[in-house]
Amino acid sequence: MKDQLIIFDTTLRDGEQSPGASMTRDEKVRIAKQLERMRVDIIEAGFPVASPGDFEAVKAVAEVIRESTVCALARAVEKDIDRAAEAIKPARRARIHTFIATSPIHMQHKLRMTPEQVLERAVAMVKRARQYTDDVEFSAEDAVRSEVDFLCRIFEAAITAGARTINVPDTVGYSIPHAWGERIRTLIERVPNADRAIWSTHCHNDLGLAVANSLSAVLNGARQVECTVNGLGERAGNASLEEIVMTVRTRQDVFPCDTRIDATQIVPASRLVSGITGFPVQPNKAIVGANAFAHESGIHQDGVIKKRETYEIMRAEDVGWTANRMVLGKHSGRNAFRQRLKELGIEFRTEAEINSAFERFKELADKKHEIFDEDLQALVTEEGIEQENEHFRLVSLRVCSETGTTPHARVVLAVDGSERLAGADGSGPVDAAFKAIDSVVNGGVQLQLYSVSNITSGTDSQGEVTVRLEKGGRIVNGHGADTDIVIASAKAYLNALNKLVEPAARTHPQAGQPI
Ligand SMILES: CC(=O)SCCNC(=O)CCNC(=O)[C@H](O)C(C)(C)COP(=O)(O)OP(=O)(O)OC[C@H]1O[C@@H](n2cnc3c(N)ncnc32)[C@H](O)[C@@H]1OP(=O)(O)O
Ligand SMILES: CC(C)C(=O)C(=O)O
Ligand SMILES: [Mg+2]
Repeated sequence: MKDQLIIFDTTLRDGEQSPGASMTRDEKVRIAKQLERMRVDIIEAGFPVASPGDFEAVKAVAEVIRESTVCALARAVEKDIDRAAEAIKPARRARIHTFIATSPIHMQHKLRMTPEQVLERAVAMVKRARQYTDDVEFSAEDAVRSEVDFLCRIFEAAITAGARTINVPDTVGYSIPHAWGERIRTLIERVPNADRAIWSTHCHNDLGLAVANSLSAVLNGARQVECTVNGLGERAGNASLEEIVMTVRTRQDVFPCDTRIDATQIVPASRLVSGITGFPVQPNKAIVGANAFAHESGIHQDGVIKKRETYEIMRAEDVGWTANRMVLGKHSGRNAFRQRLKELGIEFRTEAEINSAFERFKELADKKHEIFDEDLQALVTEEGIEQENEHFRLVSLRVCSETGTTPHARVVLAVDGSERLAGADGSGPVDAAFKAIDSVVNGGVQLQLYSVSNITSGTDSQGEVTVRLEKGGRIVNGHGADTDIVIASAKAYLNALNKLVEPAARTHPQAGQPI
């Protein structure tokens, strides 16, 4: 019988640390439900001390998740542990994850603590966390640049103090696979009470090696991997959940363990996270990229027609790509709509929400011949966006753009109930539309990123636009989708502006000041 490899998903915590990826409480709950559907073992829902919004989000996740363990992060600080404990109180299975840095550079320059003080603090905080739950995880931040002797001492002490999981992070993505595997093996061999804990790894992708390093750790004794959907996370991201899960599953000849993950939920999870955060998935991304199972060249197509396995090591449907992707159109009814959403793992709380989404679906079906799953995902994300906050709403937009003339936009916005009209010229239709909106909103924002991608193929496809705005150090992402990309752009811009207006609902600590 093979060991279980525990999947610890930190999309809602480390993933949220990507600039612009902050999520609302409801968005976190939607993602958490999808993670549970995917049978993730542990969901790290957030860092409750970071902000009241994140506390509420972790609590809301703890209230609804029944099968997965819900975990909250805490520094090795009393108030962090107490806040984490309070947030996860409603959970059926609750974990506190406490951490402190152990590398000389972090201890000396960041914490300004001696190694002895760090060790003492770690022990005291693990003990404090154990007063709230039996399930306590301890991480040595920047373990990659820590001295092995010190790591052995602090891990032994943390286990004695009650930590059940010992996490070894490559916080800065510095390691390489053989060295990381060796480090895990050395720690497990040298820590005297190592057998009383599950060994875990948490790798960052600064050199593009997060998955390779995590898998090397697994081959050397780690039985928990910390990862995120689409590899989202601080800087270059974390190890990608889908790549870890599918490598271990596909190479059962090599790995002495397997996960409990329902891999058919991987693509829906990827789409949901991408839709909510606005971080598009690159087409050639393993497992979840649009081209991951596409064959273009003749020799490959010929091979696949004769025997699929000639060029495919996994089956697309096993990771959630659906074979029959076009299911709905303008003649479809409410039941088919509801059924397809259910299959995609999208749930509505009330009949009113379904009705409103159905109305939008019909509007879209009038403009667009075929409605694909991706359109439905975008539609539901938009639905959530509109219900969340609508300080500024697009009433109408008219843009004139002609060869040899300066594009001009005329916009009507509803601002807190009353309509405001403005016009502006721009270097292109999108620029003109944003300038017209700016003249109403007067937000003083900096545009940091503007990206358009087509949701499906074809010229009648919806364009999905992501806009990243910065104001006073705060960064937010806005999303919009429409068959007209200028309208999609205006919607995305307004979505971002609305996020800046209504900070309380955001979970990210930087979400504080009004626009
Ligand atoms: C590797 C990781 O991913 S770690 C997680 C990173 N995530 C985040 O930081 C997001 C959430 N963070 C926040 O909201 C804030 O940083 C808070 C609420 C945690 C702390 O805010 P502030 O009290 O204003 O402190 P600030 O962020 O400026 O500095 C961090 C402080 O925590 C200390 N600290 C950092 N890590 C730890 C730790 N693991 N255990 C104990 N203390 C720590 C630092 O030394 C510093 O202490 P100082 O104020 O005495 O100099
Ligand atoms: C909190 C810890 C585990 C972390 O995110 C890191 O070290 O990267
Ligand atoms: Mg991390």
